[in-house]
Amino acid sequence: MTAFVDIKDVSLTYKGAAGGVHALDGLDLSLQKGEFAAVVGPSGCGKSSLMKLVTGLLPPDRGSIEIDGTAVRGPVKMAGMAFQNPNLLPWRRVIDNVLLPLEIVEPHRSRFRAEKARYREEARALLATVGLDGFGDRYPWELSGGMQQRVSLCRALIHHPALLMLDEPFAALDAFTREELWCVLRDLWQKIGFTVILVTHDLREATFLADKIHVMSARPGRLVMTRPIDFPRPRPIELCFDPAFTDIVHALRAKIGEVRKA
Ligand SMILES: Nc1ncnc2c1ncn2[C@@H]1O[C@H](COP(=O)(O)OP(=O)(O)OP(=O)(O)O)[C@@H](O)[C@H]1O
Repeated sequence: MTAFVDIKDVSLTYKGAAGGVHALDGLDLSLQKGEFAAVVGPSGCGKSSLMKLVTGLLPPDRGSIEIDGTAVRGPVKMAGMAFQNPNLLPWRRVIDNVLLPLEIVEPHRSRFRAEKARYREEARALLATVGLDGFGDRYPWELSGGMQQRVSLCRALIHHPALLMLDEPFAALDAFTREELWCVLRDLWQKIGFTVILVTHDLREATFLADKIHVMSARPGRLVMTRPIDFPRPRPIELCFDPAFTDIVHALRAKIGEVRKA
């Protein structure tokens, strides 16, 4: 089967006055359409750099990245993104934050004015899906951190991206809110069926959500292990207390400890 995301032999060095930083070295990674992949590894191993390459924000020095058979050569329109900081615009209401990509990304951009009512309806429906029914007219600063991150997920998904790129989206949340948001993401993914690359330091998060966990080496980052996660879906949050789940988390932790020292 051909891969939906195909990353082959990718290397990246940041050039700077004080010398280069070799961030990635010969990294290979591929995902099938609809797959949920998590990328974990020691701090500074190049996970965020990988996200920038896949979304076309940076070109690699070597290697190739293809999404749905097309080489990435600039910012990728079919990707939605969310980060640790929800980055909502404080002067825009929640619904207008969610609608932002539609004002920028074609073909929505040219239709936006004429079809605004339909788009607003879609945004309200998406907000309801993540438990924010009735919050569309609030401002971001009226919402908790977890609610803001729900809005950020809606903004990432409003233009129906085939690929969702998440860079530690729940890292700043408390443990309970984080688990709630895992379930929100689980349900959105199951309902809509996009492909996901999730960068995270949280090995429980990766094990709960992903179909496959990719472990990167210390910098310069390359792939050192891929661990398929076969727990049946839909996965209940209680799975996190299952000994088989904990064994996987421990094995991942041991592997990362090993590559940090190598
Ligand atoms: N714009 C940049 N210019 C120079 N060096 C950079 C730049 N961005 C990242 N780096 C360096 O590249 C390496 C990889 O960084 P990156 O942010 O991709 O790692 P990471 O795995 O996401 O880190 P963390 O887990 O701590 O978030 C680090 O050594 C970092 O200092």
